Amino acid sequence: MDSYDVLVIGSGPAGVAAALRAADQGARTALVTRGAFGGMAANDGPVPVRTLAHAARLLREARQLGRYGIVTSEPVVDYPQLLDRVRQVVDEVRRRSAYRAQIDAAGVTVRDNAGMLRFVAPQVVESAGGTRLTARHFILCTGGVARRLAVPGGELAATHSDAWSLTAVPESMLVIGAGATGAQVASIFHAFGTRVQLFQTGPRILPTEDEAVSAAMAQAFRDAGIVVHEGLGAVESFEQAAGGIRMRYSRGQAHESAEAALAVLAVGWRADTADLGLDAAGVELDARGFVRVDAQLRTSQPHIYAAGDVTGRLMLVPQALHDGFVAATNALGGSMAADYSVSPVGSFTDPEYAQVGLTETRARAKHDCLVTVVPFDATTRTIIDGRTTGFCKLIVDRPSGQILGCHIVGERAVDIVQAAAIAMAGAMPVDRLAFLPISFPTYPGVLARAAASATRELRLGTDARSARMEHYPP
Ligand SMILES: Cc1cc2nc3c(=O)[nH]c(=O)nc-3n(C[C@H](O)[C@H](O)[C@H](O)COP(=O)(O)OP(=O)(O)OC[C@H]3O[C@@H](n4cnc5c(N)ncnc54)[C@H](O)[C@@H]3O)c2cc1C
Ligand SMILES: NC(=O)c1ccc[n+]([C@@H]2O[C@H](COP(=O)([O-])OP(=O)(O)OC[C@H]3O[C@@H](n4cnc5c(N)ncnc54)[C@H](O)[C@@H]3O)[C@@H](O)[C@H]2O)c1
Repeated sequence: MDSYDVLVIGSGPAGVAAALRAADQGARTALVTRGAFGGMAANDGPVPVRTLAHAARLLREARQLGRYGIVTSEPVVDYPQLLDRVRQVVDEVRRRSAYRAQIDAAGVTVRDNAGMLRFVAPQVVESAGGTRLTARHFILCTGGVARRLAVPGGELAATHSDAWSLTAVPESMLVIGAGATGAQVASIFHAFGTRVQLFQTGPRILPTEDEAVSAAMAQAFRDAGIVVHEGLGAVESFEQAAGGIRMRYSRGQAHESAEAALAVLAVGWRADTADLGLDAAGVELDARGFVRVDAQLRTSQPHIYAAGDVTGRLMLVPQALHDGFVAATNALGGSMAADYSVSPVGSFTDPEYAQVGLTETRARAKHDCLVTVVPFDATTRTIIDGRTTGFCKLIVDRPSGQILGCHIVGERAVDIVQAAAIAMAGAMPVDRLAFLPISFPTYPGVLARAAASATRELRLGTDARSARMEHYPP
């Protein structure tokens, strides 16, 4: 039986960061994963979905050509060819940028495509083929899987992963769940020409975003032709229909139905622990079924740590990388706490949306704050590019001038919000941000403009300078 200091299970971002950190500390480390190196992040989630989103972006850029005097015919999506490109990208990311070279150079033993690993004792795991491995410390980085709905016919509904086996763009689609995944699937396939209906329980799509972001995104989707159903009651069933699939659902007291070629579930993410043998390991789950960890990412078993989506905290790649680093540091005697205090979040829809920090509602509940909103039709670059839909909302603590939150809808929102996140992480007061000479004309100009407005209103810095910044922003 092979024996290691640290055995990392799962090779998504959490697993690769954990393995690299463990090996960097001199530990004899193995990284064992069920499928391909890179995990869901590289093979099924952000990388391939972002590639589809890039194709959607190219289409919307192409549709602007006539406006700029460039004459072409209407672009058409060749879906099989697009999937070829997705596969190329996934392959290249796996080879070049998913830390593979560093992992190998650090001397980590990598076993990919090893099948499901499961604990047979607290210090022993067994692969599907019967190979047993033992280690002093384990780090669980097994991620999650799409939640399904336990309703009659629920198995007829697809998930985002089924996009990779489609042979053509579906004529019509029901997307159930309007969080980050559902909004992205709806936006991408709408751009490809699918007639999309998007269904969300509760009053608004993107319920974890600022309310103004949810409202603006719902409006933009509707303006584009996506049918947005908010206030869905419960999905009752799915059944086969002549044109594909029929979903029956409730809304208030009413029972309604909708049909499309395909129904895609995007109703959340659950931990992938079912076959991991956590009982044999003595590892406890929390009430939601995720692995319970403390601030240092230690599970209920002192020699087993967990990192990334399997812990059910912030389910994003940068946080998974951070978790992996923290878990491996602590497994080998460190005492770092996982820190998500500044965590930008965003998604590659049309238009994009992004956030960092507190929403306006949460900020107002605790702070005396100033909120400035700059519309995208009031800055130079957005006008040049014909991308005037959206806004940048900046929330500032009045007494200290500290930035509490930033919420953006519009072109390049995800990129712009990174600048706000860096300012927040560096505790940069809003007037310092306003006085940074951000290049002209760029998309972050909208953030600079919001910062200048807030600075002027709070009478921070010199009036003359802040007024200049507001009137002549990038
Ligand atoms: C459609 C979609 C789009 C997304 N887009 C973004 C985005 O744009 N930006 C962003 O930051 N985040 C995005 N996310 C979230 C992001 O993908 C996850 O937060 C991230 O992948 C979590 O990394 P992880 O290492 O915890 O797990 P994963 O990436 O899920 O990797 C887990 C690995 O463990 C393996 N495994 C599981 N069980 C076992 C076992 N028993 N034995 C051996 N191996 C096992 C799995 O096969 C897999 O390789 C997206 C998610 C989805 C679903
Ligand atoms: N940054 C990105 O681009 C990106 C993209 C995809 C996923 N992710 C991350 O992955 C994780 C999972 O995202 P997700 O969107 O899959 O899940 P989620 O839990 O964030 O969203 C699921 C949505 O479905 C709704 N819902 C739940 N049950 C429903 C039902 N029966 N009918 C209709 N609506 C229902 C929920 O209210 C919620 O809005 C999140 O942490 C997310 O941040 C990020």
